[in-house]
Amino acid sequence: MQRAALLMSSRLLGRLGRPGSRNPTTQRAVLTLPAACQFCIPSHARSRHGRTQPSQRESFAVRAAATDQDVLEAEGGLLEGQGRLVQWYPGHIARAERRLQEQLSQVDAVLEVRDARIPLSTCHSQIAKWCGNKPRVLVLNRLDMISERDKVAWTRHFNAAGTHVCWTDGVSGLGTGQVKKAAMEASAEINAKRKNRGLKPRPVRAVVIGFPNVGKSALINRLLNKRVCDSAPKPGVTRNLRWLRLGGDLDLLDAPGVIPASFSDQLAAQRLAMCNDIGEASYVDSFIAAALLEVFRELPAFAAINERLKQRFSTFLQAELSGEEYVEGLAERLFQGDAERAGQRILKDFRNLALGRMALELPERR
Ligand SMILES: Nc1nc2c(ncn2[C@@H]2O[C@H](COP(=O)(O)OP(=O)(O)OP(=O)(O)O)[C@@H](O)[C@H]2O)c(=O)[nH]1
Repeated sequence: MQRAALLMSSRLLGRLGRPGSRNPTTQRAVLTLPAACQFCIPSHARSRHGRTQPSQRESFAVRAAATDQDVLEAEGGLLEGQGRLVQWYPGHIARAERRLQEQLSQVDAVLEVRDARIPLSTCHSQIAKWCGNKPRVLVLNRLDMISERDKVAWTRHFNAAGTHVCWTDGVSGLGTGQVKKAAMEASAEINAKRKNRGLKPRPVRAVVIGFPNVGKSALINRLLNKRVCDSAPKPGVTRNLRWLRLGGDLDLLDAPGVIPASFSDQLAAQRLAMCNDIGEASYVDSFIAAALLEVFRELPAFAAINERLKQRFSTFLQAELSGEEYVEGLAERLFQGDAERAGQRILKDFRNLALGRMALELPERR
């Protein structure tokens, strides 16, 4: 990833602008966001209540960078671009976050869902703070979208950090039984305490929380074995919080996707865009596609991915060609010079697995 980071700085970021700045072409906001993983914080770095120490919090803190103006605008949730307002921190998310925090006091356990392709970039810096010392279950969804090798690498990584991971496929339902079991186990002491006090057991209450489009609703539908939540291939479908009962022993709180109010890690923000985990109004497809191509170069499976690029677009991503040049070349050949359409095609192929199953983040390559 380091080479990608360098290339990004020298090539793409040159055009995208620095974190917190504007894309010079579109004047859209450049997204940035944190990419550290709270589940990987060594236990000695946590306080008794599961919160991180100030120095750790500092490094995970969500920060808008660059200009004060952007920070101000970001906190207002709106950025101006191309003569109109581009919403990247939509009002419904701000509202939902407030309601979510109100509801959290009633919750026994937290099911934190992340995208298995980008387990670090879909780590929300505030979740640990909101949830305090409530038991948390880490769910890595979209298992079908990564390779077995990626899964093994991440499992080893999380195991080393003492974190048990539930792997799920929200479409086929694979792994959802394990999630239910983990939630029940994590909250078992709730009913043990009630029993000690002579109270009747009650259903365990768990909230399902995570970035937009990571598959929370699909997972809930699978846990309930019926379609109770709207689930669609775009971020921001779930808009309201609601409680759902799972067979009498587990209540689930379905929450809209949450995103930080401001961002600090440019590469992580781009990965969210690559994986469609953030509203498409927030980014420019051609730039994100070019960035994706640079990420491909750093992956162990690059040779196989490059073969697929050749099959799909008749050209290899050669060493001397930047991602941006590849997109531009594709635009010339197939899309009458329209780089946006070329970018959309590459992103679509990646998201539909036409370029293969892969995680964009690997533990040893951050
Ligand atoms: N391939 C694959 N697709 C999935 C998986 N889980 C969910 N999806 C699809 O991804 C899209 C988004 O899933 P949702 O369940 O709506 O995501 P969400 O996290 O609830 O999204 P928000 O409502 O934006 O918070 C849907 O089209 C799902 O069918 C998965 O494990 N694998």
